[in-house]
Amino acid sequence: MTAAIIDGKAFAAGLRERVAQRVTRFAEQAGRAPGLAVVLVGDDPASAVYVRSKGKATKAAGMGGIEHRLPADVPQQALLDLVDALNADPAIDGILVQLPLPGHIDEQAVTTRIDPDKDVDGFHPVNAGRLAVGLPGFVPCTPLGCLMLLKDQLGDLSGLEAVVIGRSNIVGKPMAQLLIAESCTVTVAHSRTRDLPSVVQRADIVVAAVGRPQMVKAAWLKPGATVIDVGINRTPEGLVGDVDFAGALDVAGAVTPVPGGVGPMTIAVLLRNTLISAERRENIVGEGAL
Ligand SMILES: NC(=O)C1=CN([C@@H]2O[C@H](COP(=O)(O)OP(=O)(O)OC[C@H]3O[C@@H](n4cnc5c(N)ncnc54)[C@H](OP(=O)(O)O)[C@@H]3O)[C@@H](O)[C@H]2O)C=CC1
Ligand SMILES: Nc1nc(=O)c2c([nH]1)NC[C@@H]1CN(c3ccc(C(=O)N[C@@H](CCC(=O)O)C(=O)O)cc3)C=[N+]21
Repeated sequence: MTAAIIDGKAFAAGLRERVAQRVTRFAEQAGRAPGLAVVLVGDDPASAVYVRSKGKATKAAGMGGIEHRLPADVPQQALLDLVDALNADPAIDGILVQLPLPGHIDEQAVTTRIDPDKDVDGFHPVNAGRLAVGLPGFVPCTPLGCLMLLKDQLGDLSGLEAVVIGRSNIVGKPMAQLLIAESCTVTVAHSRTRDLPSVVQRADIVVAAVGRPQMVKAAWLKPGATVIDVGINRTPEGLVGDVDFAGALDVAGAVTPVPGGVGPMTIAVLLRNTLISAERRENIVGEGAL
């Protein structure tokens, strides 16, 4: 079998286009563009790359992007003060503080300081709670992007066996919540899971969000499974995911590549969340599907 390659880059481009159209309508009605503030602490090169591509995509979608760069040794209080100022700024609809933060800063304290209604990352406990109980709120961009690709590929997901590998607050846990809401039978695996290969074997849907290059082997997969690779691993051979992509092509039904799979979706969903935040804050009913 040769698996379909899920083109996340193309899907993301379409989503960004739909967002841009609604941004135009928003700006006409509100008299301003949606505004996204991105805060980068320190000079981690990978983070700088993401922040730059977020900035480019924000402007291409017709939104206002404001970037705040703080030195790696910035006191936590100064970062909290900046978040307070952004919370109070009416021109800002979305706030993203790039993670990870330097070790002396408490990430929970920072994400909890962001106004939940500007929390376009969906990391605030209020938004995690809303997702868990099925209330509207912001859903983390990466898992929501994964779900969009899955639904585009498979249609109705109800009754499917889904295995999420990884239980982080930003990917694994919200991914599991979204799949539960789609009526999948969900298993969450992690570093203490016994016999991961046999857990993965039963999955119709595998989402790998671990951060270990090519750890998911083709032999673990159920033939025909849909495989979503969230991993971003920089190796001497280049950027690779958490899945043995070449091997998976022979067994899976469909698989996302790295790069060009989930990564571009994360940025497109960030723009979508920012637009929705702006529409909510201005009481504007968006027209046109996203
Ligand atoms: N494409 C994109 O847009 C994004 C990509 N990423 C990438 O996704 C990956 C995961 O990110 P994130 O969730 O933040 O990572 P974390 O490091 O926060 O979480 C990793 C998870 O993997 C689990 N794990 C570690 N080793 C194993 C193992 N041997 N077997 C099974 N599970 C294991 C951990 O288990 P335990 O809890 O027991 O420690 C943990 O739950 C990274 O490569 C990251 O770069 C992240 C965000 C966005
Ligand atoms: N507050 C916060 N929100 C985040 O959403 C967030 C974060 N912090 N910290 C880091 C992770 C990681 N992340 C990615 C975004 C885009 C790509 C992406 O576009 N990847 C391209 C490749 C780009 C490259 O070459 O590195 C691709 O997969 O095709 C990857 C990873 C967002 N994250």
